[in-house]
Amino acid sequence: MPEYKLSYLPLRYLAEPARLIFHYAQEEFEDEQLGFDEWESVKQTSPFNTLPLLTINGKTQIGQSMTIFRYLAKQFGLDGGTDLEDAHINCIAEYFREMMEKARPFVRFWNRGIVEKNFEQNDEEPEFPLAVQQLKLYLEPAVREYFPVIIDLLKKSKSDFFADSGITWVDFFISEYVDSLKNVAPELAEQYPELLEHSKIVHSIPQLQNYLESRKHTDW
Ligand SMILES: N[C@@H](CCC(=O)N[C@@H](CS)C(=O)NCC(=O)O)C(=O)O
Repeated sequence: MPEYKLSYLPLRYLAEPARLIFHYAQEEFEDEQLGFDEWESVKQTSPFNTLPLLTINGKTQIGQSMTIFRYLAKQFGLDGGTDLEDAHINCIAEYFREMMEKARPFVRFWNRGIVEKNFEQNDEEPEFPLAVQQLKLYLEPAVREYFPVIIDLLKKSKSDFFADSGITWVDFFISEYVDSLKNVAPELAEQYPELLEHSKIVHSIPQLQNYLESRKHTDW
């Protein structure tokens, strides 16, 4: 059995789909969540100076989140039933990631208090007018442009998930983001009931329950 270590921050954002894949597949892994000082030093050793980072058997490193998800999905049978289905879910994932990048200045803004406080939970609400401004500038237009297309794709699937054959890593990827949207912009999230329902279905998978009940709440 390979030894896996997933290094990230005490957030869900770019690491949570990998954590969910591990828990779904019931595979052991080290869930390394780094504080600010450790993060700075680990960054220097990671191939792209970024996190998340997956280390396999203490030496091989995969340093891009989407590649980590795809790699793990392949190992644990969450990459679709056929090569064509794999291509289909990858298109959906790339499209969704495009949206995430457009919305990212808002995510950075939302998490900045946590980063300044060395990753301790930020109990203060972000200053309201600024938060609304960032939401209107980045998150909301991205969601409004991309979510309808994502919903159409979900509706065309023959299963409750994005692939006709059933659950794949892309369901973890998208449902986690939708869950975060519910935390930071509930009124916006409510306008996309199909994705809320999808997220609910993914988060009710039995293999995930122990983890979901015990994980610490973070907005992202
Ligand atoms: N394309 C990369 C982006 C990773 C990324 O930007 N990670 C952030 C943390 S969420 C980071 O490490 N930023 C470097 C920094 O802040 O110095 C991926 O998907 O893994």
